[in-house]
Order: sequence, then C-alpha cells, then structure tokens
Amino acid sequence: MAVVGVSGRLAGCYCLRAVRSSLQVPAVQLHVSKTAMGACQKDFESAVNQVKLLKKDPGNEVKLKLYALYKQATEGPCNTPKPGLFDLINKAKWDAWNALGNLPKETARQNYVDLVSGLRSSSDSSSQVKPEADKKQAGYETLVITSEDHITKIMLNRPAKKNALTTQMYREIMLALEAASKDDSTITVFTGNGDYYSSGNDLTNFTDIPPGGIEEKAKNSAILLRDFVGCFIDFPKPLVAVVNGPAVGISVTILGLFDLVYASDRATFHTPFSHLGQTPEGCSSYTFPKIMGPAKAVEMLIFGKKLTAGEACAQGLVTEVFPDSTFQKEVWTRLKAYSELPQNAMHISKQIIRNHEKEKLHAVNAEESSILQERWLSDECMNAVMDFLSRKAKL
Ligand SMILES: CCCCC/C=C/CC(=O)SCCNC(=O)CCNC(=O)[C@H](O)C(C)(C)COP(=O)(O)OP(=O)(O)OC[C@H]1O[C@@H](n2cnc3c(N)ncnc32)[C@H](O)[C@@H]1OP(=O)(O)O
Repeated sequence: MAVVGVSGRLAGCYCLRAVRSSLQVPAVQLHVSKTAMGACQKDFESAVNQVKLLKKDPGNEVKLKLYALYKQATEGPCNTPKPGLFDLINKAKWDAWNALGNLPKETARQNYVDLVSGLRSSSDSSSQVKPEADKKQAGYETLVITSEDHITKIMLNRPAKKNALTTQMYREIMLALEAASKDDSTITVFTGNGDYYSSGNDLTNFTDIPPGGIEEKAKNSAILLRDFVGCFIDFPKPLVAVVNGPAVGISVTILGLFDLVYASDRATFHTPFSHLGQTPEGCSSYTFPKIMGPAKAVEMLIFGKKLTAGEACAQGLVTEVFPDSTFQKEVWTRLKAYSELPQNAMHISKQIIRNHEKEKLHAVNAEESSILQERWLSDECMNAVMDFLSRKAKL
C-alpha cells in the first residue's frame, strides 16, 4: 500500500527528472542515528553503508522505500508536517514515511536490511555479463530461477515426477516469490521443466507423518497451504504463468491469482478434487466462479472435468493459447516486450486491481485451508492417496 501511494504520485508528476535526481541514494541522508538500537543494529549500519556502494541506481520507488524505512528505523513514525502540494519531492518522501504508520523501529530496520540485501545481490549479479549457466540463482534444489531482461523466471524442476509439488518445493517457491518481489525485475514468470507444467500436490507428502500423528500433519499442511497461497495473493508484481504442458490440482487453481496465463496447446487443466476426497484450494472456490461463471466452475471443481487449453481459454482461465511448436519463442518474445514497460506504472496498476480483492481472497484462502485440514483426515481422501501410492489409480 505504501508503495502504491508514493509511486502513484511520482508516476503522476511531470517533474520526474527532478524527483529522480533528488532521490540519488547519497542525497537521502543515510546516516545512522543513535536512536536505531536493537538486535540488528550492526546489520542496519552495515546496510546503510552498503547502499552508498551500490553499483546500480535502484530507481525512485526503491529509493523512497529506503528513505522511509531509514526514517522509521531511526525516528519512528512520521513526525513532520506534510509538505505543500507543489513541493513534489519532499511530499513523495513524506508520503513514503507516513505510509509506514506505526511500523515498529525493529521491523523497519529488518526490512531495510532485507531490502538492501536484495539490491546487493541483484546489483552484483547484473554488474557483469554471465554465461547462460551462471544466470541460475543458487540455493534452490527443486526450482531453477533465472533473472534476465527484467524477467525473473521460476521454473519447477522435478520433470521426472511431473513437477509434483513437495513440501520443500512449496517452501522454496515462497522464498523465490519473496526474492522476486524485491529484485529489479518487472515481471515474474512461472513455468515447468519437462513435459508437464505440474501434476499438483505430491501425493507422497501425505506419507511423511510427524510424531504428533496425522492430525499434526494435516494441521501443518493447512498452515503451509495457507501461507503458500497467501504469497500469491500478496505478490506485488505482474505474475505470468507459462503453462508448457498438463497442469493438475493446485497448479491449476492458483492460476486464478495470476495476471496472465499463456498455455501451449498441449496443456490441459484438471482439478480432480472429488476423486481425491478433497476440496478446492488456491482461492479457486471464489476465483473460478468469477472467471468462468458458476456452472463451468462446478464442472471443474466438483466434477473434475479436464479442460483443453482451448476450453480453458474460452472460459477465461487462460489468456492465450499458442501452438506447442512455437510456444516458447512466441511467449518469450511477448514477455520481453512487456518487461520493458514502465515498472512503476505496471506495479501500481496491479496493486489497484488486486487491492479491491485482497481481504476477500485471504478470507477465502483461510477457509479453504481449514476445510482441507479436515478433508485430509477423511477416509475418502486417505483411500484415494493410498490407491495412487499402490499404483491402482491414476488420473
Ligand atoms: C502443503 C500441502 C498443500 C496441499 C494442496 C493440495 C493440492 C491438491 C492437489 O494438487 S490434487 C492433485 C494431486 N495430483 C494428482 O493426483 C496427480 C497424480 N499423478 C497422476 O495421476 C499421474 O502421475 C499423471 C497423470 C500426472 C501422469 O501420468 P504419467 O503416466 O504420464 O506419468 P507417471 O504416473 O508415470 O508419473 C511419473 C512419475 O511421477 C510421479 N508423480 C506424478 N505426479 C505425482 C504426484 N502428484 N504425486 C506424487 N508423485 C507423482 C509418478 O508416481 C511417477 O513416479 P515413478 O516414476 O517413481 O513411478
């Protein structure tokens, strides 16, 4: 919200060049004051110094964030009078600070440190031209993440298991989204490695039972599910799915939270929840009826009708379908062009569109997750999972 307020004014003003030069990082007066106390004081001081050494201008939006977090971390909530309407630069800075409300100083310090750390890694990685293999970000075992042409691509990387989503994968995706929200990319893309986009939840997730038994497992899974879907609800940049092949379960439902869905004509869309004794997630109980109308949503979510890419496009779940033979080329050409559009305008537009729905989406997500927690303990669900594991059943 804070960023929307500030950037909206920045984007709307005609003195952008003046704003830009006034917000040069050193001019933001990043001196550590004695009021910035607490556990991460050292990290904070070091982050303040690192900002001065950034090799790349992080852009106005980020500089305003840095300014606001610095002021909040050192002085607390905004305590100066609002600048006049035509004092555009100081007003943008004041707005940024004021928008942080009562954010505690410690949180502001931590957020500042996190923001700088994200800037450093993206600045380091973009400061030299790297060979293709080196563009891959380290630290992920189940995903391949690359950043190029202002696009961060998150590729599910378990092709031998049809990119079924393990617990580790849910966690890595959340981390990847968090990092992508802070990097200098303009759009973020999801895709799958191999012939599948994703076969949905890895059904062997249900076999790893903790000491607290299946109730604890169901509870932990519901929390993980809620947090996972929450990251998509809150993701601030345009999010694009490049659906390279069949998609099943949660990899389909979550598409309702994406901004663009491009599909190969080989892709299919399948949500066999009733077959698995389960119920919809990913906010699909709300987004699907809105996108395709209640009748078509029921066919998918209750009766498990599998859609072709063409059908999914006709029903509004997919933005556009491409022939598989030219899919990658056409889609990436399109996305590269989109990624050159002004970043702030795109992000603010996304926020405006999403903000109308955010509260509702979080409420739906919480409800779906809690219903699933019970479903996972039902005989219907356990039998379906056992059938799959004993290879009696396949979709
Ligand atoms: C934190 C918890 C959140 C929970 C959120 C809930 C989400 C709900 C859902 O997502 S429901 C959807 C669940 N998915 C499925 O039911 C799909 C099950 N898989 C299949 O039916 C088939 O594998 C297939 C149709 C996707 C593909 O069939 P195909 O014959 O082409 O390939 P294989 O079956 O031989 O698959 C290759 C190997 O991959 C393993 N695998 C595929 N999908 C999954 C999966 N979802 N879970 C676990 N394992 C999967 C498959 O077992 C093969 O492994 P193997 O080579 O070792 O035999």
